[in-house]
Amino acid sequence: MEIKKLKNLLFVINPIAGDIDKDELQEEIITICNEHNVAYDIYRTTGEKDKEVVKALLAKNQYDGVFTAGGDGTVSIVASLLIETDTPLGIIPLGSGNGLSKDLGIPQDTEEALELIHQNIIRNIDTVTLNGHPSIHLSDLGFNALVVKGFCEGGTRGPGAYARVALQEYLGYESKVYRIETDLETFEGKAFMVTIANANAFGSNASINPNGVLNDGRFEICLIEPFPKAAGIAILYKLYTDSIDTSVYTRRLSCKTATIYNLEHEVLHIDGEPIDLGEKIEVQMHPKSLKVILPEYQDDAEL
Ligand SMILES: Nc1ncnc2c1ncn2[C@@H]1O[C@H](COP(=O)(O)OP(=O)(O)OP(=O)(O)O)[C@@H](O)[C@H]1O
Repeated sequence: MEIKKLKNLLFVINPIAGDIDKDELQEEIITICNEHNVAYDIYRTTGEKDKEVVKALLAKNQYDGVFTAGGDGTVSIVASLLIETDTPLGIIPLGSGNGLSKDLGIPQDTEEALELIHQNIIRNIDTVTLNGHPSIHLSDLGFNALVVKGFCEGGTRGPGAYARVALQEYLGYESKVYRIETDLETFEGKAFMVTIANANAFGSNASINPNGVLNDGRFEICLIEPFPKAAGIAILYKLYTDSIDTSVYTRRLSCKTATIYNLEHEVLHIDGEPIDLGEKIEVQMHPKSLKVILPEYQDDAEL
């Protein structure tokens, strides 16, 4: 744990995230920074080349921290630029899903999250890479990845749109074959979905890896194995009640490295962004490689 007054901050605001107007938020950020003598820059994302713009701002300025105000997509862009640097990531959760912020115990209430600007602690969390591409939260292959892809390609946002795509895909979905070699064991067989989990729960609150710890130097590969369609409701219930590990259709491989052979070229997403990494996916743990800004009460909580 580190306590350091943050004196110069960058705020990356996604104006459309969560369909919430951000003008008032921007005013509040300015007021708080002025009250606490914090210098600041504000970048409002455009949806085009945001990563390049933030990267250039980071190269030009010596920030003590970067806060995102948006959803998981905005967090993922900024976090990927801060891995293995001394600059911590802060999150003001304002997306339609705010998965990482919930797993980190960051307040979901905006006013409380804004207090992190002047009252905070800094801790390190693990990240993983898939063929060199960083994943901070959850990545997966299979059913959920197909839904994420359909959701990203559709024009509408929000949990309703996600549920519609999931329902459309569910009845016709066939499990795919994977071979997974970890530093400890090997799995080969069919799976409905394969989640590479550094964290616990998706932004929707579905907890795929309830016992995952964000700073234990390990990640989990969480498999949902083929199940009769009628068992779907029970699995969904377990996902939303932190009890998926009790399902007979789940398997968990805890590891530090893994090679996943995506033998049927199933769709993949990394932290919500669909990506094609080919048949062989090398997953590597990077212990404590990202600094995060947390509420003071999270100083020794299990993350
Ligand atoms: N000004 C903008 N106009 C249109 N799209 C934008 C703009 N800024 C960012 N985006 C897009 O917003 C998406 C990221 O949104 P983000 O994840 O932060 O919020 P969300 O979708 O509401 O929440 P979540 O991902 O948690 O569901 C990216 O696809 C990005 O390209």
